[in-house]
Amino acid sequence: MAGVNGDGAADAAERNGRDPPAPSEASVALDGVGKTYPGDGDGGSVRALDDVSFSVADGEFVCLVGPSGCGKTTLFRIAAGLTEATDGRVLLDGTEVTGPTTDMGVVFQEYHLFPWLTVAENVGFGLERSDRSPAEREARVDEMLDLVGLTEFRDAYPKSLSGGMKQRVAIARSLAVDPDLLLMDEPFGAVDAQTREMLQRELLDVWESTGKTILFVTHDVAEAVTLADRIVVMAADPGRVREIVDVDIERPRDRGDAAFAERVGRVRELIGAGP
Ligand SMILES: Nc1ncnc2c1ncn2[C@@H]1O[C@H](COP(=O)(O)OP(=O)(O)OP(=O)(O)O)[C@@H](O)[C@H]1O
Repeated sequence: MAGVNGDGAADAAERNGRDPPAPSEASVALDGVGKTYPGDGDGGSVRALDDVSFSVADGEFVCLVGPSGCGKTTLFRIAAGLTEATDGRVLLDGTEVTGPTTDMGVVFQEYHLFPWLTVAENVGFGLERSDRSPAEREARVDEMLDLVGLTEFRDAYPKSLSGGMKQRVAIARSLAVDPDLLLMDEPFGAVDAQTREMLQRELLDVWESTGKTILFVTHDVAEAVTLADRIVVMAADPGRVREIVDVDIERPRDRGDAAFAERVGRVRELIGAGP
């Protein structure tokens, strides 16, 4: 797995005031991941991913972008333990991922909230199976609601919330069990542009205050440049890593800044470069 923990991870750790991680300390590492979907009987199997290797260091924020069909969703599902890789492996804190685990919080574009549960009950759902006492669970739910600014909606039902608020509930729920890693697949894809920018700022606040490791899939290049320490740019046919772009711009980032525009241009160029 040599080289999968490139200099970008070390730079990110330095910016976060930590010592650069050794590769074995990477929070999540994809090591030669490949995926072939079998054909439908008439042959024509699909090589969705080929030899994908990169890692996300402890506390690092990495975005994954690429053209449609390059295997982002497949890679996300493999990292989350929801789909089996054909080749290679995923390591979480050095342990191979063989299925879904509470060590990872997973947030999808669709909020997947339980409509019959209140906001507080949705946030506390994953804690039901933990060994915390009821009082500890309630304190944790309150802490998470405070973190995402939804304290006054604790007794509301999802149907009365806006899309942005629903996604905040989903984020609070995924963080409640205190996972090492947050995996997010187009989490802000279903909200309007203004809400999206607000959620991006809020997510950065949450990331900075919790120190979580985040792997975030997006179609939106400006979103990736706003959020990430590094951007993994994928290519299609077969899905593979084209290049990893360092976003060494201080936060909060200004979209009008020349350095911001330069990174956006660079990533767009890589995405549009064809097979
Ligand atoms: N269950 C499946 N069976 C067969 N082929 C699949 C399956 N899921 C995905 N594929 C194929 O694998 C490739 C990668 O798909 P995937 O959805 O992972 O890409 P993506 O980058 O997330 O796409 P998009 O950005 O359009 O959502 C595509 O060619 C797709 O048709």
